Amino acid sequence: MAPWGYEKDNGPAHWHKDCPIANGKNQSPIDLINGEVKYDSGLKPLTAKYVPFSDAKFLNNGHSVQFQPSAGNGSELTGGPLAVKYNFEQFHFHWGNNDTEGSEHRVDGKMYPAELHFVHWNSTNPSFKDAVGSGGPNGLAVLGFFLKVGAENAALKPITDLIPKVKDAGTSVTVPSNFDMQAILPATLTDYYTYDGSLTTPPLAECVKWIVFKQPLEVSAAQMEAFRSVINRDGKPMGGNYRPPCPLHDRAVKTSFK
Ligand SMILES: CCCCCOc1ccc(S(N)(=O)=O)cc1
Ligand SMILES: [Zn+2]
Repeated sequence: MAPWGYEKDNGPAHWHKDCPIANGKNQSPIDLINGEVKYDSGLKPLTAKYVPFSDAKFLNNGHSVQFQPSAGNGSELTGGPLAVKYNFEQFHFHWGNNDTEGSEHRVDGKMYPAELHFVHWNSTNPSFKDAVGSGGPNGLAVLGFFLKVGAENAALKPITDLIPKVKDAGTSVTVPSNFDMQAILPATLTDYYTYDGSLTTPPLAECVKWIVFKQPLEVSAAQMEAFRSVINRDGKPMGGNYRPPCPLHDRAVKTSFK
């Protein structure tokens, strides 16, 4: 099979051939249906401590654009539904070719124009790859933020300004060391949905504690257009790099908010 992608001949409907877990019972993304979620008063706020990076790359890997510091940079996530400390690995985006589509998770069936994923791995593992293969839903913790079109996002501007430099698949640039990743996050990481799920791209491992924030982040129309200029491995616009929602089966979605 051609390498996986989001086109007719290699998109999500094909992925089960190489990754049979695609039809598993703990797959992501899902549609977050407010009438079916359950408030959990035990869910505390999350704490993300992101330290400045000495050498980080921003890259086009053919199916997303991704910010990736060198391993072991000391940025950590704790709290919320997490029992232990998780190390930051990378963040990346999923988006559409117009403002009516693009996010992976949905809220009562509504899609946002894009979704930002901050990927972290359980620090009781020796590496990210080991955490992916560790079995069970505590290998990774991924923070999901919906993006909607509005005011310019000053914290993401250093990243969206780099997009023209990684227009083609397989390209990367060094990110200026004064980039402040912490500034992307809302001041308090409070209102979120959380559930046990999977990677939303192959290998689709069911190793993720998903934490999806209720409050979208805003980006300007120009910042959205920057994403839509990115080209994938087949030389086509990368927009549409989102997996449709998967069945919930007998999973519960908990919320930290009423
Ligand atoms: C063992 C190598 C795994 C490489 C793939 O890693 C991923 C894939 C998807 C996501 S996502 N869209 O679910 O946040 C996060 C990380
Ligand atoms: Zn993702």
